[in-house]
Amino acid sequence: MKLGRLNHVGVATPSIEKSIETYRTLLGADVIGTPFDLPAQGVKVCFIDAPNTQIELIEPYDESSPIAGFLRKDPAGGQHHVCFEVPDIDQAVAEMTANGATILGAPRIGAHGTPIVFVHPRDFGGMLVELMETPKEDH
Ligand SMILES: CC[C@@H](C(=O)O)C(=O)SCCNC(=O)CCNC(=O)[C@H](O)C(C)(C)COP(=O)(O)OP(=O)(O)OC[C@H]1O[C@@H](n2cnc3c(N)ncnc32)[C@H](O)[C@@H]1OP(=O)(O)O
Ligand SMILES: [Co+2]
Repeated sequence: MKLGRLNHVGVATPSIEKSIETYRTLLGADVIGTPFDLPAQGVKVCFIDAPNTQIELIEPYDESSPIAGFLRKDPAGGQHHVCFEVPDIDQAVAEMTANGATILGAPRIGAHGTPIVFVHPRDFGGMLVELMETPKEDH
């Protein structure tokens, strides 16, 4: 497996609108598009642009969302995951599983339209890692 770019840092928030305002006011950040729902992932999403990566603001879509569980422990939200690109998600899952990692579920389509999968935080010293297949146009 070959580790790719840091695609985004996921940040859990109880209010995407308030977080956008914070990133705009304090950092002069640009928002990419407008917030959108991804019910299959249990989240509402919006991306903040940075020169070398993106911040993925994620708000619970409903109470069964993994972000709802995260906010129950930390109501103000905070850094939730980091997302690295990989060239081939199935190969990454096979190799990481063979090397003892715990992959959380099967690959599904993420916010960038390519397959994603999550690796349990215990495999990375308490950091939840998302792997995302690099979009074909970026290869
Ligand atoms: C926008 C779509 C998509 C994209 O395209 O980018 C996304 O990013 S969606 C993002 C939201 N989706 C997910 O997070 C899916 C993967 N997450 C999970 O499967 C679960 O949240 C989890 C990581 C397995 C935890 O769920 P669960 O076991 O039910 O929660 P607990 O509260 O019991 O936690 C167990 C254990 O793990 C620690 N934990 C939980 N969340 C995180 C986290 N984000 N970062 C680091 N550690 C985390 C938690 O503290 C517990 O630790 P211990 O107490 O030490 O056991
Ligand atoms: Co993500």
